[in-house]
Amino acid sequence: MTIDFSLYLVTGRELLPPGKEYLQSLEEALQGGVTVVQIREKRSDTLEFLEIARESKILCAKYKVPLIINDRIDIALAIQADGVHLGQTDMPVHVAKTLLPVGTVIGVSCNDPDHVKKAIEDEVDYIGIGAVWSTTTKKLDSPVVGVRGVGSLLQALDGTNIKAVAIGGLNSTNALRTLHGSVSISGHRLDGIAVVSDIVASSAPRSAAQKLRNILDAWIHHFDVQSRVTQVYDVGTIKNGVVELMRLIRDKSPLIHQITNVVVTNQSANATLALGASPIMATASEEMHDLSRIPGGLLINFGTITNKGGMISAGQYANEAQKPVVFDPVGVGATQFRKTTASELLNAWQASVIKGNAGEMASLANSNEVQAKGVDSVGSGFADPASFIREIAKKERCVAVMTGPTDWVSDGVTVVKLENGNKMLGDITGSGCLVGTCVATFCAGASLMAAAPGTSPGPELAKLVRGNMLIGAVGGVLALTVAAECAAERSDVHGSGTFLPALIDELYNLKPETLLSRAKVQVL
Ligand SMILES: Cc1ncc(COP(=O)(O)OP(=O)(O)O)c(N)n1
Ligand SMILES: Cc1nc(C(=O)O)sc1CCOP(=O)(O)O
Repeated sequence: MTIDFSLYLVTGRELLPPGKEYLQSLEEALQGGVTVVQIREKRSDTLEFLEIARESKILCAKYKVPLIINDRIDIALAIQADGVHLGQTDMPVHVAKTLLPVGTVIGVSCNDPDHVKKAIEDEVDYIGIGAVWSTTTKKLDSPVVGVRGVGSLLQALDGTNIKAVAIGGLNSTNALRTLHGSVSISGHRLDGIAVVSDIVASSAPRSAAQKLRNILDAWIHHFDVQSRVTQVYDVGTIKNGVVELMRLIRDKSPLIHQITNVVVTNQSANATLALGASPIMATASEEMHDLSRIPGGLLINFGTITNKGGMISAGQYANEAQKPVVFDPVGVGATQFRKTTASELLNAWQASVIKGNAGEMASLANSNEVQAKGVDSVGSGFADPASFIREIAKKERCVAVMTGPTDWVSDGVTVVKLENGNKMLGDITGSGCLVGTCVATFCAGASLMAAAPGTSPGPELAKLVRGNMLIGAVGGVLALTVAAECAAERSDVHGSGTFLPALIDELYNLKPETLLSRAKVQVL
């Protein structure tokens, strides 16, 4: 039997809102676009479970939706269910197969690679990967997998016909983030999402299901189209795109919300102003929602981590508003706290761009090839930086920027090599942070450009960010590095103390012609 796993409802009668009758709720959910139903009865005795399963089956049949039974082979047999879902401590799959009619769909719960390996050996039909987010519906025995943990489990399914759904804490706010962020490096995507409370606890289950349905339809269509089309860039397109963004930023002055570290706050705000944009250095959680409604971009630089809650909510609201989120994991390799926080943040929201030096990017990728000392990278860098940056961009599902004597930018397909800059950038504090600010400013420009009247809206429901983040990221790097070259050549610059204000001046006075003539860009 072929099942459409895209919107998988797992029931939970204990979560029904007051006054909502179970079968009424189930029917409304089916009308809202649920494609498969699992009956999960953790508190009922056998007779009650059997009765509920029978009634549910009749309703599901009316909507031609398959029915799966959680845990209980006997109930599945009794009502001739389409399938069973088994946990790691339930009846082993090979035993269940001897009891169930041939063709009965079998799904198992997985939250680590060994579970997936065993599911493949057992030739199951689908796996439920969870818990992806925290949930109050069930007491969890294992830590949450997190969106970024799903991809490697999906990749293990490459070459099989086994389907996969994500479960645990899924709702209409995080569904898109989950679908997008969980795609494996090999391009394996989820087949669907499994949901309990977002539908069952709703007093309007039809519209709760419909909301999820719309997100799924838009995203699956967008993903399938995207995976067939790969945008090819040339140097001219990139340089012209950057210059267009430069002009637009000066014209529209987007708001660049920066949660950044105490060392660089002032110079970051000045660099933003010099580019023609408008900085706001707000950190309180309470103001994140309001700020997300203003067109522009968000920079999260965790050089001094003081308000993790603010960083989490700012990124989540920005994803919702389809605004760029630029993440600068300053010194991420320096402490375990930073590593854990980076992982928490990257699971909480989808970064549009991640920017770091070689040591920081190595740490994010769990690579030992490059070491870090505090916030600085040490050694000669990666043997093959182009492949490294392409892979990390693919893995994190965003644009990746690696700064250093040569800067690298990739969207996971195209790799751009940039060779501007001056060694004096290494003599001032926070030059990397300034790159982050410039990247956020140019990405905000790209976002505004995509929202401009006359530009095609495209499948907007399927996107966590609007605009061309690759060109935005290249623009930010070029603006700062070309300005640094101009500043270093000035006769009034005598050392790092005079270099910094000169750098801000050169950003302020940077002309498109200067950028175009100086930019050393290669597309690999
Ligand atoms: C689709 C899906 N995935 C995972 C589970 C969890 O099942 P299990 O591990 O058996 O835990 P309980 O549901 O029995 O608490 C599921 N039910 N559905
Ligand atoms: C039934 C179940 N299984 C999980 C797992 O991790 O295997 S999480 C979960 C509960 C999911 O409920 P909600 O959508 O309300 O968060």
